[in-house]
Amino acid sequence: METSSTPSSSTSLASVLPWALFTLITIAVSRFVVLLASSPLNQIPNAHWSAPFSSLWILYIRYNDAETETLAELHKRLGPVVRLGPNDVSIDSIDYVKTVYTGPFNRTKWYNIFVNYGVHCMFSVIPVKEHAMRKRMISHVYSKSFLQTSPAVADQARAILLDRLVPILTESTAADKKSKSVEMFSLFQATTMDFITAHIYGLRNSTNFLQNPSVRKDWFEMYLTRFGAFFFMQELPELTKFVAKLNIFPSLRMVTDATNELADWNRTLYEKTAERLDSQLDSQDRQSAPEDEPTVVKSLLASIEREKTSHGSDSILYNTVLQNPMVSAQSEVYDHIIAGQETTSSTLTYLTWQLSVHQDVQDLLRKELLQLKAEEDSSSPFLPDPRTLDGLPILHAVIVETLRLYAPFEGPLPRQTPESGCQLGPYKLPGGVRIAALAHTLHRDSSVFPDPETWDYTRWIGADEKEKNERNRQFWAFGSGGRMCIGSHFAMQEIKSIITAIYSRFKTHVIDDSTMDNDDIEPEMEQLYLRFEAL
Ligand code: HEM
Repeated sequence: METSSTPSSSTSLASVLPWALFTLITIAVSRFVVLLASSPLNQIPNAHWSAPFSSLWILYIRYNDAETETLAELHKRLGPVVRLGPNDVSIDSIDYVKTVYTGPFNRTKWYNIFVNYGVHCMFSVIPVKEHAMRKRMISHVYSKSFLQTSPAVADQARAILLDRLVPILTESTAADKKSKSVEMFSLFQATTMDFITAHIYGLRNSTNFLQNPSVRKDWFEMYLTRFGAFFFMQELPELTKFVAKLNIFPSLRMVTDATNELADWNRTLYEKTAERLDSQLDSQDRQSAPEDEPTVVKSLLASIEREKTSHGSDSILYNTVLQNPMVSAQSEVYDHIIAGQETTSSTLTYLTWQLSVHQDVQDLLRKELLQLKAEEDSSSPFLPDPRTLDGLPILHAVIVETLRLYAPFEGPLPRQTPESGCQLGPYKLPGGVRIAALAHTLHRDSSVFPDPETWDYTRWIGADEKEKNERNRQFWAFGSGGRMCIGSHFAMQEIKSIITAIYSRFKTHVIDDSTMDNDDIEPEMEQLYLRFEAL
């Protein structure tokens, strides 16, 4: 029997092979071309000539941290829907925002950077029902009515503002420190960290970053270490995981180390709180000062226990939260700390900057605050009730205008079209398309916000009702729909208290704002030096 090829059969194989290869390539290319030509996204204007068949261009833009300004320019030129890649679309229209963010459009794995200790929290979890249940478990302690009436929240604010922040600012005005300026981003980062950790863990077990600048500096350095890796973790997660496993890049090792250290830091705060709650239960000693109440942890653990008792293994949270209550709670509250402090401190920095640049607005705001002080016949240090502060129009307007122009989450917030697809105006999109809107462009729509690059608080109080409603509808600093920010009321109340504590006692003047007009709203860029003058 002949087992080897004869010269004639190998010749024929050699002559057939190139043809087979050619046919295969032709089939693959024509299939690619047919797919390209038949994609429903073809109707949408392309951001770049390569967008229909490659994501390389948009990845390059994202890598260079240039997505926000690039999208702003593209939407101006190409309209409210723009194709960024084969399966990637950007929108800039409040009606389309409504369709996407209040409809059945899930978050994507892009949010996995918010997974802590290897388990999901509300921010990162994808399924809609599971998310809604997690949110219900804690939304009460972040509601406006709860925050405005909670004795714990009120006492924590008094302790942080009157015992820590105001003395630091007063000291900076001392005669021998006349020329001394205060770096505001770092100060606000400390203030907001103290606020959010006090709400979560109670004052006794929370941070005291305001009075410990070196501790906060170390924390912040660790936090910033992670920033450089976000692009890779969000846009190329599988590759990043693989490369991290190889353990050959020192910068990735640093990111992993910083992530672990920050996670340990939070675990320590959590464990101290849990221990205290246990010992209170054991000793039947439920009495503690209101400010030491660990409101969020206590409420979350109680909700988990209730869900366990009422639904047990039938609960949709059984395999996740109920099986791992402690680590789930740690992951959840850690996320609130991260989501809550940088956003709020950035807003406060931009707001005090604008108030220092616009001394006339600062004077008007102060007048509004001092009017309240004059009406109060209290001998205790001035810090009005949050409900009273909530009714002050100028205070509210300056904050909202700052959130409009300097939205901390100004970039795209990605979602995925549902399996059944969706209709956006003239465009029919299939399922599985990445789609996102961004506050930056919505907040610069000149038909709603005339002269949009100008910080002008009067657009929130001077306008007629119709204009005001339109502006409120377009305001997207906290997002919208089921995934809207859970901490929006906390942030607003906190910012109002901090601004009141400052501007009812001091005038502020710019000493150095050279990095502030940088378009990039990122913590490492924001450095603002102000001088405080006591009233
Ligand atoms: C000025 C301050 C703040 C701004 C501008 C802000 C902005 C936002 C935005 C835009 C989202 C929606 C993200 C998306 O749709 O993908 C969000 C979600 C969230 N924020 Fe905030 N935030 C602020 C303060 C806070 C605070 C103080 C907390 C503390 C609890 C917090 C916790 C969260 C959480 C847990 C989510 C996820 C909500 C969910 O998935 O349902 N934020 N925030």
